[in-house]
Amino acid sequence: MSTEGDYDCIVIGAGVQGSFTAYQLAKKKQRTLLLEQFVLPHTRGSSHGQTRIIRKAYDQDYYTVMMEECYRLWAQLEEEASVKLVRQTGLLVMGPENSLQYQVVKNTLQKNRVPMVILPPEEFSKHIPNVNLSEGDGALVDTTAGVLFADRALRAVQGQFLKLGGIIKDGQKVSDIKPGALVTVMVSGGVYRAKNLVLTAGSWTNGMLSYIGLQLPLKVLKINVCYWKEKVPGSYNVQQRFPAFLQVECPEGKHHIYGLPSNEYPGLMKVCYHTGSETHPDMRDRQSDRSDIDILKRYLTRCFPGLDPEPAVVESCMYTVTPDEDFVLDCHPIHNNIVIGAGFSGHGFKFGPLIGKLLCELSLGEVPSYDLSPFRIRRFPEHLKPSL
Ligand SMILES: Cc1cc2nc3c(=O)[nH]c(=O)nc-3n(C[C@H](O)[C@H](O)[C@H](O)COP(=O)(O)OP(=O)(O)OC[C@H]3O[C@@H](n4cnc5c(N)ncnc54)[C@H](O)[C@@H]3O)c2cc1C
Ligand SMILES: O=C(O)[C@@H]1CCCCN1
Repeated sequence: MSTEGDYDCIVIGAGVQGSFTAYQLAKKKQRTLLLEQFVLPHTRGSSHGQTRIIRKAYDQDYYTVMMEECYRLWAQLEEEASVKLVRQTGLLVMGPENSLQYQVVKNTLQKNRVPMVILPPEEFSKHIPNVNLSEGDGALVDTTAGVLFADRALRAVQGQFLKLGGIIKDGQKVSDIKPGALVTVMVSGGVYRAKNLVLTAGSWTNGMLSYIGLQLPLKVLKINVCYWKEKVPGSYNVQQRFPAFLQVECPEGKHHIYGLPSNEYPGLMKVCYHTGSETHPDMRDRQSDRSDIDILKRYLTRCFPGLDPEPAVVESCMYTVTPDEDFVLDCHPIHNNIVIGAGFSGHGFKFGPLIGKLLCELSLGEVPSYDLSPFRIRRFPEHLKPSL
């Protein structure tokens, strides 16, 4: 077994969160190694695919407030890497006017003075053709929102990290971690040591945490990423300025339904259900539950009459979900040179640049730029005691 040189920091997992963390560390002159189990780029985790939603429309103020800086950081990366990563399309939010869900999003936007437009039902179809607003639903558009070009963003941030002198080793699966003043990380055929470790292993987080005496209440869900054919090509197209959308409540299912304008596959619009069935991350393709697709078919038949209600393409992705759907951004409760970023619960991509900054701050022992109390590990006390 060879022993390779020491680093200031090792980051495990080159998804969006690990890649931005490594980039921030390299910016702060830390000698940083980014380790990834699969050969890059890959489609086995949570960060692949061409698009994600970026938005300020959130239930909680703290996410809306954090997004302010995220937009700036995305623009900064666009400039540094000379690449377009964000396309402003707006996000149409629909839900029963009197429901808590809809009202909370509306209030958060208003309170935080986020530019938005409320669409009264009688004017809805003038602004949003080809969509049937449900009886009793309210509709608003978060005009700051849009589409993030996800694969391109990952390539850009990894490229900038390499330019700063960072090292990426892909195809290297971490098989053990030994905590200490120097953390030791084992991969097949090698050992790496560093003063600090950041763990951003996505759906594999609990597997990694088992090496260091910790388990978090994380559920791994397989998401069926469905693309639906436009009956008239272009009717829900990004070029026609069709927005992304979020249906916060509807009779077809308990969870949100969301969509992005057709873009990556010409003539196909991405519409998904915000939950899926549990899986082990290595067994994703054996999970074959498609009950979410039935919910989507019924919803689209009713509300998106311009789409063929049979998915033309179904891809897979994974969510790693905490019980409250808030992230985990914290130091290990005993080994404080190990930082954990996990549980992004299907909404973490847009925060990537800021998550990177915050995990870097935690790793360097700096005071984090935001109040991280919603993201602490000790909000799950029952999970801390037995495993430590
Ligand atoms: C269908 C879908 C739609 C989504 N939509 C949105 C959206 O619209 N907007 C939004 O903001 N977010 C969205 N998200 C969420 C967002 O994509 C995720 O929160 C984010 O990608 C999580 O990134 P990550 O880096 O934590 O995980 P990952 O991308 O999975 O990265 C973790 C990495 O760690 C590696 N790893 C694990 N174990 C090891 C090991 N032993 N050794 C070495 N490497 C290892 C993995 O291979 C992987 O590459 C969506 C997610 C999905 C699945
Ligand atoms: O993070 C987002 O913006 C979307 C919203 C709907 C569910 C999936 N994630």
